[in-house]
Amino acid sequence: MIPLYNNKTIRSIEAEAFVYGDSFAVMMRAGKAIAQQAILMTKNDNRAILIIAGPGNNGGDALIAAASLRETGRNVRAVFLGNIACLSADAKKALAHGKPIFNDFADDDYALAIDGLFGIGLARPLDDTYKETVHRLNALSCPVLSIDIPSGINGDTGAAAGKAVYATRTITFFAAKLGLYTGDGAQAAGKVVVERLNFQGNATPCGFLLNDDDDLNLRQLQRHKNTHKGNYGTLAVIGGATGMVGASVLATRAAVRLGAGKVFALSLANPVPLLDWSMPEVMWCTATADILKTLSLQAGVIGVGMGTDSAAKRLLKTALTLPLPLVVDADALNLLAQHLPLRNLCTNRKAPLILTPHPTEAARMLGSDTIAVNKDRVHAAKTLAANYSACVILKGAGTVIADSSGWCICAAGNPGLAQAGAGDVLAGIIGALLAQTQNAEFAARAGVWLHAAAADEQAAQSGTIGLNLNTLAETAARRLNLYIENQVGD
Ligand SMILES: NC(=O)C1=CN([C@@H]2O[C@H](COP(=O)(O)OP(=O)(O)OC[C@H]3O[C@@H](n4cnc5c(N)ncnc54)[C@H](O)[C@@H]3O)[C@@H](O)[C@H]2O)[C@@H](O)CC1
Ligand SMILES: [K+]
Repeated sequence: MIPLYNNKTIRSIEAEAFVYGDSFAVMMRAGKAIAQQAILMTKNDNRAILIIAGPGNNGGDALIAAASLRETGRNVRAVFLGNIACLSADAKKALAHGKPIFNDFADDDYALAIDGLFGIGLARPLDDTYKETVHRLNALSCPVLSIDIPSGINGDTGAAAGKAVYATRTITFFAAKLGLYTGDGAQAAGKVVVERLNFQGNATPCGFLLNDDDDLNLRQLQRHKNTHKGNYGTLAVIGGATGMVGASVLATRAAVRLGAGKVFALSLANPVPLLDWSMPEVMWCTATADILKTLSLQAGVIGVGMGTDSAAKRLLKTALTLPLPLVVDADALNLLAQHLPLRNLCTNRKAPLILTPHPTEAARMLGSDTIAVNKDRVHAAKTLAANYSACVILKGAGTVIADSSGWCICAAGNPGLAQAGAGDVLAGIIGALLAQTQNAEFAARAGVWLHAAAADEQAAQSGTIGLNLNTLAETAARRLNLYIENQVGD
């Protein structure tokens, strides 16, 4: 896992670094590292490199990079957009290094554009002039290298301040900033390169980035010879009302693929489908509170295609009352948002509880709106985790997973998952992992990771548009099996 930092902790690392050396020397190192990255990105392309420097030290880094690139013989167009009188001492020195400097640029044919408008000092939404610059940068046909963080992205939240640069790559200093990995920032940053500038600070990270199979204890899912289906948990997927049976089909199939020992589909449809011919091992029956109480279950998924009528509400109440590890998704989350007594059942229960809202469901549960949730996704997930005493998965670009022990962001995933049904597959995958382990933190993190990494594998083969949800869980299972095989060896 990669430790993530907010602006405050990055500032404390910066302050520590300045104790060991003067701040302009650090800026020089940053500028040289940017120049090296620019050379890597442009290779033998000898067209000019456009460098846009803003009014703070982010701009100072950019101007040092301009000087460095000129030293290597590169043709550079350096543009400063700000008030010289307000520059820091370091940025003023950088300005002297970066000459010749212009105050505008042509929308030309560049090898690369370097974005040094704003870094972590962004303090307010961009005004019209800076917005226009960002718009022109984004319209260029060349790749864009952002310095520290794409201009316009809030380092603490990943939210864009009205408009933001969309970079091909971001070179970020000292440590990984959380705003590069979630919300608008996840898209705007492109590929992130962390440049430590020869300094390892002591600051405590505020969260973590899941970016590797090794970040999860997947090996615990390894199967042993002398076992049977009872060792892998019985899962009930509760939902699938008339017209929305497909949600239960997707979730139950995913749960079988990810190794749940037995899977029931408890459906509110009338009539209940007899069978899923493509996955006949799933047992379909009418969803009633009695059946839910009678089945000997290790985990439940509730809400997929469930609707919010009184029968659905009764089932949710029963499920929350049982000592059953539970994944609460979709309509069940809308019911939680509407009914305080159901929410109280969440906070009073002892069994593991995972909530999987997308931003609009999260907004309903928080009594706010989707824009407010996306303005600070980590905060929204942490607040919900505290309000519901649950492990909360806030879906979207850079899915956030929060519980009482902390939070992490999933680095994998792509917009191919932005389609109806992707959440049902995720709920099924997590349900299967919960049935096998009864560990909410593991099931949430591993489920989100495997689902997103499988989507990336599929997108690498056939692109993001029309990502095939029918094979997503199969891809996730193959990845899991390969990982375990490689870990275990011969
Ligand atoms: N000083 C150094 O040696 C180092 C500086 N670094 C760089 O310094 C950056 C942080 O520098 P700063 O604190 O100067 O911050 P920024 O460079 O992000 O800019 C802050 C300046 O912009 C102004 N500003 C903020 N929001 C604005 C808006 N919406 N419209 C117009 N003006 C706005 C502020 O008043 C301030 O003058 C980092 O992101 C990083 O790039 C790092 O590279 C580490 C080394
Ligand atoms: K920037």
